Amino acid sequence: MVQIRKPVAVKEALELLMAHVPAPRAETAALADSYGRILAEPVVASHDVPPFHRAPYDGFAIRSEDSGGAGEHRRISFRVVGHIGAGQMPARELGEGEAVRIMTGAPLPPNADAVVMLEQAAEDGQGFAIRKPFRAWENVSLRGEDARAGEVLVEQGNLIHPGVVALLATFGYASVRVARKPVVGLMTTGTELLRVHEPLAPGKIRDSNGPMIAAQLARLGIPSRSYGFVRDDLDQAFELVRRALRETDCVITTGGVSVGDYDYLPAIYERLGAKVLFNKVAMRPGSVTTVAVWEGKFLFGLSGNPSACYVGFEIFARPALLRMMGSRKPYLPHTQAVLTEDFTKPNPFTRFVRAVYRHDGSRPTVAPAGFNKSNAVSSIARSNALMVLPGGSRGFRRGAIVDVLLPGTEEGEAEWRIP
Ligand SMILES: Nc1nc2c(c(=O)[nH]1)N[C@H]1C(S)=C(S)[C@@H](COP(=O)(O)OP(=O)(O)OC[C@H]3O[C@@H](n4cnc5c(N)ncnc54)[C@H](O)[C@@H]3O)O[C@H]1N2
Ligand code: MOO
Ligand SMILES: [Mg+2]
Repeated sequence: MVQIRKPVAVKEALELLMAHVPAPRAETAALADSYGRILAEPVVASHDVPPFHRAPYDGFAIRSEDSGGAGEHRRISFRVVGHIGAGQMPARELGEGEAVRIMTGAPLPPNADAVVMLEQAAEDGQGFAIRKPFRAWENVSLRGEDARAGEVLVEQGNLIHPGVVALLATFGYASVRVARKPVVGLMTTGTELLRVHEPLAPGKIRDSNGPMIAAQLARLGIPSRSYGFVRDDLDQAFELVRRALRETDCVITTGGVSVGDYDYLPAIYERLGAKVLFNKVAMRPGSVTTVAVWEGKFLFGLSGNPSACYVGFEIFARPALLRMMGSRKPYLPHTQAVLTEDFTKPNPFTRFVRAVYRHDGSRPTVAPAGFNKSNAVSSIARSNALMVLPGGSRGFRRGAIVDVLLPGTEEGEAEWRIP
């Protein structure tokens, strides 16, 4: 008799999983290699930004007090006594009625407090005249207006995206402490599997899960170490899993986790003495997703069915791996959208439907991405989102507001959509 597994709710399974995540480890990365990594230290302003009062326009630096009373019919003239380009320092303070020609980014003379844009100055041989008064600090980029020395600008645990790279460079971080990336061992199981270059043969299919998971890992910036695939043979599969566990920080397998005669992963966990956190989740697809822990390392037993495998990775492996790197935001980006089709078949389990999310008109919408069974591979390719339908006895009607998860943000639009 097959053992009946008790399903745990997705949230409960996630809590159990996240409670077992090992502490992150840090290493140093050169700034040029830091893009896409997770910060293991906060970015702290080592000086004010800008570090000095500077001109935000090409023009003339003046003392605002000298401009009082200027008007269309009462022009005030200034003598130009110097010239400062970006990177140069002002030679001296300004006297009454004096100005220096100044370029964008150049430091203001010590007692200057306003900048007249070139377009606002009526130039003559000696200098220029203005037609309006300037307030103190008008057209000045103030020291520290962007960031103050000592300020924590980005907390550790955040992703280093191009904006963070700019900030690191601003403060002279030639290198930065980042989370060490876990080494993830990847193997697929199944006697039916063929390599990608092999011709189709009776009863066989090509391994799509291996390359797919490697790509899902790559989307998180995590390289994978492929152990290829093994036939459904307990001893062989056990040896390979054990070797992978010794050589990596975490092992992902696909297939062989259900209750079939050739589903050997449960026996492998037992032989290893691994602690199984859960082996049935109240979700569809991916209900067979199993997570075990061996000597502090995770074993993700993802389903062999491609859609279930994909969803199991995104819902469980993704947040665990990101948290292993100290990420503050390990869960999938979440939003809500209007369902544009009826989805009437009720299901007791939470469904993660591969879906197309759009934000065309006034409201974001979502619709299933076609053939949506757990063995589907085509709908994964068509989807850019996972639509979440809570379990229960009811179906969902067109017009309902549903939760949407967005696994990838790198995908662009097919055309420029702005008039
Ligand atoms: N009696 C029961 N049968 C099944 C149950 C159950 O609860 N009771 N669960 C079903 C569900 S749900 C799923 S999902 C699958 C999970 O199966 P396994 O994880 O054990 O995976 P396999 O049996 O090895 O393969 C399932 C399916 O996926 C194909 N596959 C496997 N590996 C790959 C790969 N690398 N690339 C592409 N496709 C792959 C494989 O050929 C099978 O068709 O079990 C149900 N059964
Ligand atoms: O694990 Mo299965 O995918 O629920 O269909
Ligand atoms: Mg099976």
